[in-house]
Amino acid sequence: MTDTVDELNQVMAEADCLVDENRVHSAIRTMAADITERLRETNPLLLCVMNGGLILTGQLLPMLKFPVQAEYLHATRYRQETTGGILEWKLRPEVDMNGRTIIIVDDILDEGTTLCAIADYCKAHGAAEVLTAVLVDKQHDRKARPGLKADFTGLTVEDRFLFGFGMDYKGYWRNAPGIYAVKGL
Ligand SMILES: O=P(O)(O)OC[C@H]1O[C@H](OP(=O)(O)OP(=O)(O)O)[C@H](O)[C@@H]1O
Ligand SMILES: Nc1nc2[nH]cnc2c(=O)[nH]1
Repeated sequence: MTDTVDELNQVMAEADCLVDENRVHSAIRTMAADITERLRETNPLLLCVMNGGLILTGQLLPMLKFPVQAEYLHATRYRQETTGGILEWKLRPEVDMNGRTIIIVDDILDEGTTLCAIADYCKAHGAAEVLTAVLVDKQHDRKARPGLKADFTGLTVEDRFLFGFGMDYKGYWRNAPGIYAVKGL
């Protein structure tokens, strides 16, 4: 256990801070204003993608100036790794989506496999409209569909392995108060 904590402290000490806390908060405020303008009349259902979407959802929700129904789901494909595999649904949303406007909230759109699968699930369960919101869009040409973008994006970040603000390193450091890149990754 001490070894684990030492390694995790070392990872943070050596990491590059790509976006500091102030810039992250400012990006979330802008997202909240954009989402409010777009969705305030639609009675949307917000779906937080656990675990990574937890922090963004928690910060975004109090900034949305209209009634929001918030639920969650859990889908994962990276587990403790730095590359993604098959998407595993750990908890599917049970809420009725029929005819609803859905906004899916997650920490990162990397290849986009996760968000596409969740959006497809919502459409297959009767959602009238599915929108997506992510704190970070990672810049590279490996997207699940060419040109794939979220409807609301906080920040665009270089192609490194990231942690902080919901994103984990081996299950830890989701609490890091900024967007960090692991040394060498
Ligand atoms: O765009 P993609 O390449 O599909 O990757 C993005 C997904 O990866 C992370 O989840 P992860 O699988 O690590 O699960 P977690 O949220 O529980 O950490 C992140 O929270 C996104 O949901
Ligand atoms: N923690 C973390 N999870 C991810 N899921 C997809 N890309 C990333 C990333 O860069 N960091």
